[in-house]
Amino acid sequence: MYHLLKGLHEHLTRKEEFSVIIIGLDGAGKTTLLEKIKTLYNDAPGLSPDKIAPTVGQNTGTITLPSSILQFWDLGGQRGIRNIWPKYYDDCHAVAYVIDAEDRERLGEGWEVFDAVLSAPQILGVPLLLLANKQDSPLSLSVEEIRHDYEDWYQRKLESARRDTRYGQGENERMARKERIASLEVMGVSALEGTGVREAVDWLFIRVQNSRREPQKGVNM
Ligand SMILES: Nc1nc2c(ncn2[C@@H]2O[C@H](COP(=O)(O)OP(=O)(O)OP(=O)(O)O)[C@@H](O)[C@H]2O)c(=O)[nH]1
Ligand SMILES: [Mg+2]
Repeated sequence: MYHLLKGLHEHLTRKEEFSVIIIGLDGAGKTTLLEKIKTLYNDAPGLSPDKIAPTVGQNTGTITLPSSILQFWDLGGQRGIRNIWPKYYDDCHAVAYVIDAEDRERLGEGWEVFDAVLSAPQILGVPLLLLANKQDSPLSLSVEEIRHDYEDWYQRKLESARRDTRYGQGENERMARKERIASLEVMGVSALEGTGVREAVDWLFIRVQNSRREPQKGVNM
């Protein structure tokens, strides 16, 4: 009887673990976001923004929610280290792509990189959240403006692709990408001040539960 009850208790209190990768250009604010998430959800606060240096490699952080554990992987965004991102694609349950909504000069570069993420085959079925960071700055583009900027960028890319026959996309790939863009969730956040961060974590939490990918393992808490 004891073992039966213990087994039932373990089953009922089992928490599933999900991995979320945080990617985007260098300086977008990924580490600041990760540390803010830790501060908001954990007893021990994360690093303060003045202690954060550019990431060479990865940082991780774990938060425990009522029914799940989310493990975040903040991956360095400098050009030379972006090629590590795909190594995390097979095992992640959601992707948060952070864009610096204040840095208009680098939006094009940000979209170029985002576009490669959006069409990476390993994560086509994985929830993808676009975070327009630095909303505390009066210079930042709003969520709507960010969405339009990406759509404009994408249209321009399609037009130049039509002219350049070397660049071609199969019909399936084009449809998959179209669907992904249509269903793309864009949220505004300020990693510095924490605005919108809980909403973003809630979205990720809900979407990983419904994701087609299996959780990593059960952990009894
Ligand atoms: N105003 C404002 N500044 C921010 C915000 N988030 C990050 N920053 C600043 O942007 C700069 C870069 O932040 P990081 O968190 O180091 O950026 P990162 O994306 O981790 O960069 P890499 O590690 O190089 O990939 C720092 O000066 C941050 O203080 C924000 O929400 N608002
Ligand atoms: Mg960083």
